[in-house]
Amino acid sequence: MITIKNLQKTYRQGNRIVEAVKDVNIEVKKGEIFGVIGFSGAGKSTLIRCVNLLEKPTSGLVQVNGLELTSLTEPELRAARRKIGMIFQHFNLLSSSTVFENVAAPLRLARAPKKQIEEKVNELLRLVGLADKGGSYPSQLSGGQKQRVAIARALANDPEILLCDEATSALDPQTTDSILELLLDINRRFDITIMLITHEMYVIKQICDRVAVMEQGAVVEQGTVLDIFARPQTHTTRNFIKNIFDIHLPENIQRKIQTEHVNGSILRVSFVGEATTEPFIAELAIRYGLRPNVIFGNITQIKQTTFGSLMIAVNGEPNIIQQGIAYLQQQGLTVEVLEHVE
Ligand SMILES: Nc1ncnc2c1ncn2[C@@H]1O[C@H](COP(=O)(O)OP(=O)(O)OP(=O)(O)O)[C@@H](O)[C@H]1O
Repeated sequence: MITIKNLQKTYRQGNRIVEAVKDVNIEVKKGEIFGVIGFSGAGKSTLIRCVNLLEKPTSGLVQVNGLELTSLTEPELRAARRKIGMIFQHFNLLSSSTVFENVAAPLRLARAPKKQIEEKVNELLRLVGLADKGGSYPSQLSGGQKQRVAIARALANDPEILLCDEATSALDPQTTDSILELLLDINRRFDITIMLITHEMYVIKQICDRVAVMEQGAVVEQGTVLDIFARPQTHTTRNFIKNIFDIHLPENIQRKIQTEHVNGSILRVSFVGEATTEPFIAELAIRYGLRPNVIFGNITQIKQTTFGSLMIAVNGEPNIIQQGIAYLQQQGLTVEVLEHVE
């Protein structure tokens, strides 16, 4: 659906060259919600703006639905862009136009007949829950309502792709949730592919299927959201996850373990959905005599799937602990040895 290949974007700032996007490769599949996360300056905005050529890549390829955007003429690009909607952090509405006119603008540009415009705009306003606001001006709306107008406008030409540039960053947590629900609903109802950028792992966890983590212009890690939570590979990813789901051993527990001279290992056992129906903690004790002790646990929803993580101290000989770990893995659990204590 969206193929980004060896994408580079460099800017010149005086006599300094800024490599905003460095050799990025991403494939977004039809109907999925793909998130790009990174700290400020990581290159996310530049990357997403290259997808509809609001920014022209320095080199590399951007293909949408098999069309190579970088090779299109201006009129061809305009036509291709109609199939790519976009929403922004600060909504970018026309303040002097009514809500109705804001949503109608792309249809007027596409020279749609008046009656069709009226029907389409009303249908879109109903979809985003603003059927009664057509005559209002943006200044009379809350931030969440403004973003709903922007979403309706982005859908006016029935796009196949929706690009979201920090769409919830200016909103409070409750409004963020309602906008994320709306995006998920649109994705499911119309099978629209969504690519979004954010600096919040919460947004990724709520609605994304897959994610790429960016740092200094490069993608340092990408995969399914569940995999990234279960097995984060980089320090940056761990830091993002930590904000909403603590995967580290809390310091007080760490001190306790060190002073109590546990003889064994601290394991982090992660599970997705109903990974196992076995009472695996009891089995560690009965089968292997490992005397497991649950020291910390955490459970969260990732999109519609439960994701959990338990930290368990097990006492025993290293080879028996290894057998216990193999047993847990056979149950479909992910096991990470956080610490060996002797
Ligand atoms: N038009 C431009 N001219 C020069 N440098 C730019 C331009 N746009 C972006 N940059 C630089 O490119 C780098 C990446 O910026 P970008 O805005 O893509 O990052 P970001 O991850 O979206 O960060 P933020 O969330 O703060 O917008 C930064 O170092 C930025 O200063």
